[in-house]
Amino acid sequence: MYVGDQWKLSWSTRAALEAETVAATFCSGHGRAYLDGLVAHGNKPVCTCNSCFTGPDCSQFIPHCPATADSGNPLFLEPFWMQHLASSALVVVGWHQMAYTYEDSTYVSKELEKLVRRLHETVGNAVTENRFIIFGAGSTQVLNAAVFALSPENTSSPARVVSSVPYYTLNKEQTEYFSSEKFEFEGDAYTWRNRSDGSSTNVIEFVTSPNNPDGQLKQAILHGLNVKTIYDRAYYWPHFTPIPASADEDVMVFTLSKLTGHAGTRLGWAVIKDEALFKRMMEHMRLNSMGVSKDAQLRAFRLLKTVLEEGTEIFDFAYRTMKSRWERLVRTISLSDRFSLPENNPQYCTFYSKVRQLSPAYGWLKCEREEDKDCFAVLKAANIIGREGHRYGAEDRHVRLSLVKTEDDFDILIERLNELISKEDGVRTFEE
Ligand SMILES: Cc1ncc(COP(=O)(O)O)c(C=O)c1O
Repeated sequence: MYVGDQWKLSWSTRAALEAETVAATFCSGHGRAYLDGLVAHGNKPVCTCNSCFTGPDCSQFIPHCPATADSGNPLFLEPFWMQHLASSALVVVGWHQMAYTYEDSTYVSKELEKLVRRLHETVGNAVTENRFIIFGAGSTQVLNAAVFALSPENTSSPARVVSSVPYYTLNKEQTEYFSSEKFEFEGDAYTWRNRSDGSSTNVIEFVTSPNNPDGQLKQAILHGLNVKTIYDRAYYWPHFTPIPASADEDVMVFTLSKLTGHAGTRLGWAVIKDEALFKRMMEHMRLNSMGVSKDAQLRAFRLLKTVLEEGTEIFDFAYRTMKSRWERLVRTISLSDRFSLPENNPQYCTFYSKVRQLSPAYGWLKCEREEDKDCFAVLKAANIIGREGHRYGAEDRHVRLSLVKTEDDFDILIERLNELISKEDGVRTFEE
């Protein structure tokens, strides 16, 4: 309301006060308070602590606690948003966007769509001109919509869904769960390439590039008239990889989760060339969930606006963080004869105009000793929890270690790895 010629806050005061109280809550740098905590606990902010920390203000370290390097929770970006409180804050009125659809009867916010296009243009990681954009509840829903939409209709022979090993776990899990007359999971794309009936069957290949779990810029294995390819570009941001060129594939899938770190917002999108495919994916969204949360789209809009307003800041922060973590992991593993990491060949990055290495989201660790067939167990005995290789279609000689969690999680991981490696015979040493 106006007081004189000045606008004074009225109804938003309580909401703003609550948001600021929560953000100012001191959790010793090892936790944070959330707004839902404030509401649930009688208006008192409550710290949610990082793993290995406890106490009302998260100041107590829990000795001998395990290093949990399993999940891909991208909390490495939390400090960036803690430094950008004002530009990322959002106050929403109770009657905000109550309808299912937007004014144009679609489930897609045109304003968010414009921002997504601008973002890709700024980063130079994907061509969006004359392309269609669709949103989903995380890229998880978008990937599933793409499989449904690319599968042939009215056929007795389902499309075979493949991906080259090591592949992203959910490609298999999700395809098997939703498996139907339309599609079924077939496993490793390399194996399919050598099949004699390969050229006459409809095939859908997932290409995750950069790949989860090994960070490599993967290429499609299968080509041909009956082959459809879904490029999962979740990690195709300067945080994790050089950007050699603007990707221009028929179906490219992205997510807010690995870009801004807001995995909990559940917002992903696909950039699609073909209008008929776009319409089929839209129909899938209608039948699957009646569209995408408008609250999630609004939140994504505010966050992406901040990203664009701040120039290259988020990319610089994320690249610096991931590069430093990768280098610390490489230094630690280089002291050992028992473990190894994949090669990391430098490439030219058009975003930074320089040659650079991958700064991957995960360490794809290999146990090199003949007897260490179960690498997960080797690490677990040393109080390190990773993810077993078989979950990526690979041997259990491999374990995926997540590098995208909090700085505390990463520090504890390095500490536990150092403890383990220091027990090896004749190990070299260095000071971390
Ligand atoms: C390669 C890849 N694609 C998709 C996803 C799912 O992301 P979202 O949070 O967008 O559903 C992940 C999450 O870890 C991922 O690693």
